[in-house]
Amino acid sequence: MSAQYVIAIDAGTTSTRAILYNRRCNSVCSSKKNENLPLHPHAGWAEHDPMLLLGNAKLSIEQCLAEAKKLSIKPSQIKAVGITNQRETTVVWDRNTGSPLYNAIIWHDARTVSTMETLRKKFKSEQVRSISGLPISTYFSGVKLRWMIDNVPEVATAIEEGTALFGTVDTWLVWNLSMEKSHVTDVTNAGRTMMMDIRSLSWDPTLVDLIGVSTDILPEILPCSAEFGHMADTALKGTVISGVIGDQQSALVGQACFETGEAKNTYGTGCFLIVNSGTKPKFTNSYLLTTPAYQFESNPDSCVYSLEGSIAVAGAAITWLRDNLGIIRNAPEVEDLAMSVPDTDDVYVVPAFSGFLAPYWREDARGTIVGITQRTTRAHIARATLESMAYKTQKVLEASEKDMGVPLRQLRVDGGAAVNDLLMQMQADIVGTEVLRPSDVETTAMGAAFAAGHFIRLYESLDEFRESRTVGKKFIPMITEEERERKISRWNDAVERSLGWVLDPRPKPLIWIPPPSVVAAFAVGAAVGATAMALLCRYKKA
Ligand SMILES: Nc1ncnc2c1ncn2[C@@H]1O[C@H](COP(=O)(O)OP(=O)(O)O)[C@@H](O)[C@H]1O
Ligand SMILES: O=P(O)(O)OC[C@H](O)CO
Repeated sequence: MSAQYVIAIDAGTTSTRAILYNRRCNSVCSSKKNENLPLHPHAGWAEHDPMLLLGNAKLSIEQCLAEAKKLSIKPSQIKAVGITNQRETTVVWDRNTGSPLYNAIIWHDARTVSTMETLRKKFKSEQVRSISGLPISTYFSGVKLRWMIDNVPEVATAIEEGTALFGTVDTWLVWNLSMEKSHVTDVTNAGRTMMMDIRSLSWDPTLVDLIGVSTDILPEILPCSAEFGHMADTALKGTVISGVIGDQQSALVGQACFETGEAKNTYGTGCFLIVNSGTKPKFTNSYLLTTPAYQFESNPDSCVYSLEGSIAVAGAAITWLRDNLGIIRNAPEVEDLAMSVPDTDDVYVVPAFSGFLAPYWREDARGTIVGITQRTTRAHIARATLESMAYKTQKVLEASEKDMGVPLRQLRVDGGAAVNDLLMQMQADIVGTEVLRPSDVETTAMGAAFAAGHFIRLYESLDEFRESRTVGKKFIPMITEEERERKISRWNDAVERSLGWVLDPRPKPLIWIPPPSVVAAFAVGAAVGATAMALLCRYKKA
C-alpha cells in the first residue's frame, strides 16, 4: 500500500498555511505563510475579509499540493483534512448566496464594550462563567454576534428572515470547502462563543437567549475528530474533513500535553498558555478561562478540559514595531536589534493596544512605554517589547500554578515567535523554569493533523504520538531569583501605569457627530458665505 498522509490547514490571525504530515505525524512539506491582512477601520477595531480567509485557505492547499508533487506524493494519498483556526473571530453569511454579511470581527477587536455592558446588566458574568467557563467579555463570539445584530442592518434582516448563518473561522471554512456545505464546528471553537454549556457540550438555551438568537443560525457541535464533510472541487475532492480544533488547543495536542498539569505556551499574534486540567471542567478563583482542550471520541465523557491564560498582544507587538514604528524590516530582525544592547536600560513597553485580557481583563488599559531617557534607542524599545511577552506569560503562569495547586516544572513553547532564541531565554529567566522548544514549532497544525488522522485511524494512539515528539532546544534560567523578582516588580509598576488610561472604553459612534463648536463655526461660515454670494449677485446685476 502506498504511503498515506494528512493535510492540515492552519488559519491563524497573521497568516494561513497548509502542512502535510506522514504516518508518524511528522511534517513532510508545506505551503508559504499567506498573510491574512487585518483591517483596522477605527482604533481598537480589527476585521478580516472572510473571502480573503477562504482564498488563503484554498491557496495554501494548492501550494502545499505543489510541494507534495515535487516529492512524488499524489493527492489521492492524502486521506484526511484537518483545520485549525484563530478562535472567536466571528463571521455571519447568507446561506443562499454564500456572501458574508459583514467583515469577520477578529477575536481581539474591542468595539463591543457597550454590548458587553448591556449583557452584564442582564446576567452576572459569574453566572455565564459557571455555564460556559467564560466571563462576559468583548473577546467572545457571542458578544460580537450581538454587536453585528445591533449595528449591521444586513445581519439583523437576514437573521429575521432566517437566511443568516453564524460561525467561527473553522465553520466558515468547512461550509465553503465541503461539498455538503456542512454547517458545523467542534467543541473547542463552540466553547469560545459564550453560548455553549461546557458540561453537556451543546448550545445552552439560556445563553443563546441572552445573545438573542435562535439555534437555527448556530452550527452543529461535533468532537474534534469527526466527519465534518468532504472536500469539494479541489484536487482533494471527496477527501474527508475529519479534524477541527481551535488553534491554541491544537497546539496543546501538537505538544502532546495529554497528562493533567502539562502546559504549553504559544507565541503567535497573541500568546496563549493552556494547562491540561483533566476530564472535568475546573473552575477557579483566578481570571483564567475554563475551556475544552480536545475531544477525540464521540462519547462526551471523553472531552478533556483546560485552563487558559489568553494574552491579546504578543507577536502583534513585533508587527507593530515593523509596520507602525518602522524600526525593523521584518520580524526576525528584532532579535539582532534587541541583542545589540545588554538590557532594556530600565525601559518597559506595555503593549496593551486594546486593553488587557488575562489575568487583568481590563478594557480601559492602553499601551505605554515607561523609563525613556536621553540614552534610549530603538534597540531598547525592541528589547523591551520582546520582554513584555515574557512578563505577560509570567503573570498567567503564576495564576495557573495557583489554580492547579502545583508549580509548573517545565514550559513547552511553540508558535511563530518561539523561534526567537533571545525571547525564549528571557522567558526562562522571567518564569524561573526550563523552557522546552520542540524541533518543529508548527505544533498548531500538527494538532489538527492528529485530530483528522485519528478519525481515520491513521494515528491510533496518543502514546505513540507523544513518543514521536522531540525537543529541539532547552532554555535554562540564567538570572538570580533576586533579579527575577526585581524585574517582575518593575513590570507590575509599568502595568499599573497603563490601567485606566481610557476614560470611556466604549467605541465611538459609526456616524461622526460634530461637537457644538464645529456646528457653530460651520453656521457662521455658511452665513458669511451666503451674504457674500448675495452681495456678489447684486453687484453683477448692477
Ligand atoms: N523571529 C521572531 N521574533 C519575534 N516575533 C516573531 C518572529 N517571527 C515571527 N514573529 C511574530 O509571530 C507572529 C506570527 O506567528 P504565527 O504563529 O504565524 O501567528 P498566527 O498563528 O497568529 O498567525 C507575528 O505576529 C510575528 O510578528
Ligand atoms: O492567531 P493566533 O495563533 O494568535 O491565535 C488566536 C487565538 O485563537 C485567539 O483566541
